[in-house]
Amino acid sequence: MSNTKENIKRGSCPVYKKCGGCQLQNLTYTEQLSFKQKKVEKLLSKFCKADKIIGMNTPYHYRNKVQAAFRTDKNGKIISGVYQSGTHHIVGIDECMTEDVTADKIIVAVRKMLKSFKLTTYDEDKQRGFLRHILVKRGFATNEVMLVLVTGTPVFPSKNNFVKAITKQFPEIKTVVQNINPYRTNLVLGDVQKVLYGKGYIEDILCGCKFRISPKSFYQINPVQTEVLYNKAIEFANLKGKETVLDTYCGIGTIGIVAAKHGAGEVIGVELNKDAVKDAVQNARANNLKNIRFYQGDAGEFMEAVAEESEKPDVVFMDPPRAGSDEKFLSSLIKMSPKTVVYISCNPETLARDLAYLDKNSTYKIQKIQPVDMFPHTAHIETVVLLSHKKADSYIHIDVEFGEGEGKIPVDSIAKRAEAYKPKEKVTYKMIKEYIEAKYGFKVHTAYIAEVKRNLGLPMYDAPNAVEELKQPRKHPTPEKVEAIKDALRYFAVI
Ligand SMILES: C[S@@+](CC[C@H](N)C(=O)[O-])C[C@H]1O[C@@H](n2cnc3c(N)ncnc32)[C@H](O)[C@@H]1O
Repeated sequence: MSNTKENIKRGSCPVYKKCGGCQLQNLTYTEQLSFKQKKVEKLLSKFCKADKIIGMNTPYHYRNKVQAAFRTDKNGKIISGVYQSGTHHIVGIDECMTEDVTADKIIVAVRKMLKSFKLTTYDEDKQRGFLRHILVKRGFATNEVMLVLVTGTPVFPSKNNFVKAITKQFPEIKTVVQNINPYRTNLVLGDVQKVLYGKGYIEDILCGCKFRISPKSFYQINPVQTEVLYNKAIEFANLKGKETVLDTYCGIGTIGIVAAKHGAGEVIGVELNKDAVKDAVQNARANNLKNIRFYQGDAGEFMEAVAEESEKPDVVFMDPPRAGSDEKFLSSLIKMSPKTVVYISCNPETLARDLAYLDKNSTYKIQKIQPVDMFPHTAHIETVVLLSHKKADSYIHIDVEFGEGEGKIPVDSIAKRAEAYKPKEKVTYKMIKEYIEAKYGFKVHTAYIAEVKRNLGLPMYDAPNAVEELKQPRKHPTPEKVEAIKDALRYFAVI
């Protein structure tokens, strides 16, 4: 254990108790890690022994996304900081040991600028005023900063001068966005936003891949530990090349893109948030990946539809939000039965619930559990779990003599019976593609197969917001490809 980890003085933050964000600050970092290890063991050791939690060498200022709420006190002083947990009372904070230092400085600078620009803070009770929150995101690898000003009203007096002043002071700010949130809500961001400066997004690099980050899309908040986490997830997936991989709850496509770089044959991502899906599409392009597609929608519904299609991916990554997954997702996962499932979780309680479901209802066995400390000083715990199918516990040995005569089984009748009992093969997109490539020497895209199946009126899942519809006009298969696909469907007795 390094000295740095030991050097944290218990409760050394002056607002530790009021803020409530760092629930474990009364413990040294070593004690925090041991607390988290024990919690994971308590919840998950019934499935498999957990490996030792991977902590940070320097567990400070790791947060690349920082939010601050604003208000004016009764003396007219402007305060910025965080909501005291469970209340709407703001605890004033200028710097925080978990937050990025530049982000904290930008928030203080904006607060100081407000009066000279005659800008007010938003009053939630009266629903009047201007600035509600600030959101700052920084790409640690690129040093690109995004500043989002969340305002109660769309009118932003002297906005050009304001933007000029803040970007002069912090040249690393590459984009400034105004997000308008006039609602009585606990959500920080509203629906409408305007780009005031730059492109409206920043870029960062993780595991050697480039990622675009928008104001609303999810991006892991501790990039140092995210690399550790993703490397573990990829190690668990044990990709040998050519596998079909599903990246579910994919955010901006990070895990799928890293998997594609590690040789996955085809990657399909699904995510609910529209902005994140748009980012994911751009991210695949920016990393020159052609074998990756994204769908926007509910992961459970997507899985159900894919399972109905008898598709069988080799690996499924699942990284749901804190609430965990749902029965629709898990039962479809069992139905499609991929060889490997890698479950990444930010909540060991819902993880335990979902693993119990899989343990009870499937042949999956939890093979590895690896906690990673993504959120030092807080009680949050990230865990990555490897599941694969159980091996048979025991075998029955039977001696059978084949041939003619008493007590022997005629070979012909066995072959006939075996044929009758042979389960009908599930026809997957992969099989159709392989058949066409072997016979015709060209490849066909999954979307083309889907289109031909749809035109033939075959039951199938057609994602309503497929990525193709988001950015580019959908291309159609040539007549030659249509015929090849129909031939394959006939060959596999689908039509
Ligand atoms: C913990 S994040 C993981 C994102 C990504 N895998 C990563 O590492 O950055 C969970 C993601 O699930 C998305 N999400 C939440 N509910 C969903 C649902 N029902 N179906 C699909 N995605 C969902 C969120 O928008 C978020 O991007």
